[in-house]
Amino acid sequence: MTYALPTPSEPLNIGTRGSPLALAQAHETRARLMAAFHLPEAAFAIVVIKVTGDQIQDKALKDIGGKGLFTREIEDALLDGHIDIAVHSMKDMPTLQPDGLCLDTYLPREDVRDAFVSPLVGALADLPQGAVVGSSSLRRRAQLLHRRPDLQVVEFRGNVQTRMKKLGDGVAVATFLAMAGLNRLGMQVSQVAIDPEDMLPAVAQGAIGIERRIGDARAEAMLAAIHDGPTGLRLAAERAYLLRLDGSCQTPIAGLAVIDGADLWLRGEILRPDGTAAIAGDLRGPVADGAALGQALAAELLGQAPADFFG
Ligand SMILES: NCc1[nH]cc(CCC(=O)O)c1CC(=O)O
Repeated sequence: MTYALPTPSEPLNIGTRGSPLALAQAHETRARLMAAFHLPEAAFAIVVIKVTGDQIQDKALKDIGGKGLFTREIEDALLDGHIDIAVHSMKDMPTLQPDGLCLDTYLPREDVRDAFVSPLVGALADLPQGAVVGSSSLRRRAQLLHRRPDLQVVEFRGNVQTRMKKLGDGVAVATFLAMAGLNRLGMQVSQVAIDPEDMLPAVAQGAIGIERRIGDARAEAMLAAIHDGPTGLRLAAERAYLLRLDGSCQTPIAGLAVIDGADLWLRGEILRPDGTAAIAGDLRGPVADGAALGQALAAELLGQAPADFFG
């Protein structure tokens, strides 16, 4: 298929949310495309799209509709041609895309770990008995309560600055963020990375994915040039695992695949929302069989879960 590279008068329109992290991810995507095709910045336009999820800051995500709230408006803009590609945090993406769209390009993955952030306490293990910590993530909440039932977890939303202010105001002694977000923003907030053995990250944490219209030859060819193969193999396993678990915002699910020589090593954990039970497991298989590995691990964990497990 033939296509013409973008020019200042026919730019490639890059759609993104307006948060500082989303903008950093869109800028990284543009920089990689500029380098791969020796194009000037003016051959790209970064188009900020307002999404419902960003405009509602005072409610828990699970109460206002979950993951789709951050993607629906962006996918509509792709479908109607307002933008040509959309840059996403893969952690926030539903496992299936609408008809006509394709999400198969990944940038090299950042640090996958969660960060423990506290102005007062040095590390997760040092939290005093009964400490109040802030998190709006069902997964982190369930994982924390499973290992430390004494902790009190309070709702914490908003950007990094908002959360740091809440910590300064004494609303909680610690909070949790993705290392990837802090690294991409170049932020230092006394973060300490948590070993995945202690807190297994969310599926796709630290990965940026780029979505496009099926049949757009220009976008397809350009994205192929910046795709990171190893990240794609890892995400294939993690997303197949999530899909088989029917993961939604309501379900505490963790999962992480790493490449180990010729193998993919996939770990998973599912939890009761209140942390009173957790089921964990892991599987190894050839790197190219990620999707089968993901489905198999999900089936294994589901097979151990009682009917009422997800509450
Ligand atoms: N759910 C919000 C979200 N989506 C992606 C990231 C961080 C970056 C990433 O994991 O790629 C975050 C914030 C956080 O968990 O601290």
